[in-house]
Amino acid sequence: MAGPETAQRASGPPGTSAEAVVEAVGLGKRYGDVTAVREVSFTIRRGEIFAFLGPNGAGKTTTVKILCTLARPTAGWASVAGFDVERQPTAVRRRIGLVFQEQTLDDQLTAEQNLRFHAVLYHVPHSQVAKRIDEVLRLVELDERRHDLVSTFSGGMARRLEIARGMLHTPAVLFLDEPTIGLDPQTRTVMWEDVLRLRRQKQMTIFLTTHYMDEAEYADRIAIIDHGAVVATGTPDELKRRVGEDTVDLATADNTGVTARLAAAGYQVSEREEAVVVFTRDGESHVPQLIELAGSAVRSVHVHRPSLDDVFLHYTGRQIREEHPSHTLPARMRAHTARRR
Ligand SMILES: Nc1ncnc2c1ncn2[C@@H]1O[C@H](COP(=O)(O)OP(=O)(O)OP(=O)(O)O)[C@@H](O)[C@H]1O
Repeated sequence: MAGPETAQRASGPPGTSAEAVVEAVGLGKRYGDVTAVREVSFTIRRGEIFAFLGPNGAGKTTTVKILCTLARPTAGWASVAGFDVERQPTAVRRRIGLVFQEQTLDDQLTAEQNLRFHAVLYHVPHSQVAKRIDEVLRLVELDERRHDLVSTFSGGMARRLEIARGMLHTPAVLFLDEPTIGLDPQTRTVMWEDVLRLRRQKQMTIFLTTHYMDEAEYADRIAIIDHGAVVATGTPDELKRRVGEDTVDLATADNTGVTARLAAAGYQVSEREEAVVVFTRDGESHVPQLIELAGSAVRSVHVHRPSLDDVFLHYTGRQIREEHPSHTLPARMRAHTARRR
């Protein structure tokens, strides 16, 4: 039998983006009569931001707890960084960082003292502690507050310090369970800037749970979880493409003529008061051809893709409870999302 520090199973060629850092196969958890997680399977590759998107009670936290060895599965199997979560929990714990919904910092200690305490718990080599603390505090832009008591921090600063702490021992995977719950939109933006910086600079693998659609948009891939089951997995764009067509709105000087020309070319098209609306898959790729067919009269073009709300509705038959509808998302955050796709 493999020793506790011997990876039992690795998949994908090491050192490539295809390397699986987290694997779950038929994972399940029952609490008495309640099935919190039912036969969930997924793979997370190195460097990915992977989001579990689902409403309260869907089974997100339970899945994270199993992967972090804080709860035992009642069915299936999972590995983190190549180690079996049930048989090699100590090896798994050494390789993960965790940020839970509840704050777990000692607010009577300074930021730096909290980090030093964590460094001892996680056996960060003494010679590296100061360097690592400097680095993670810079990553979350709290280096100037390092000597302040955590009790003087805002909720957002404390959450960011928790992320820094989760990173301190250079984990293979950082788990963020509803990381922005209770934070105001501006603070959520700043926290997301931290997370994206982490990914960019450290190629960190991040497992995120959320019930916010706008937050899930940041993920490379999303698994939609409902009543304990994963009902769909894919990139945000893939999921949107699966549920329906894009619409391309063309505002032109001659909507009637353009509608006729596009229909003759085989497009499904509808003339509205202000624009000609074309229904098509992968709308962006059709724009050059649509403009060419329309002639010189095009004034503006807008491509609309189904939203993650549409995706969630499609797969679950209902809407996720939204505390932060995407129209309240700060402009800076929306711009960032747009740039990534
Ligand atoms: N220790 C427990 N004992 C009994 N039932 C539990 C326990 N933990 C979770 N559950 C139940 O399992 C289901 C999934 O809960 P879980 O906390 O994983 O959901 P979630 O998607 O993370 O939602 P939330 O964000 O509200 O925590 C819920 O029905 C919950 O009541």
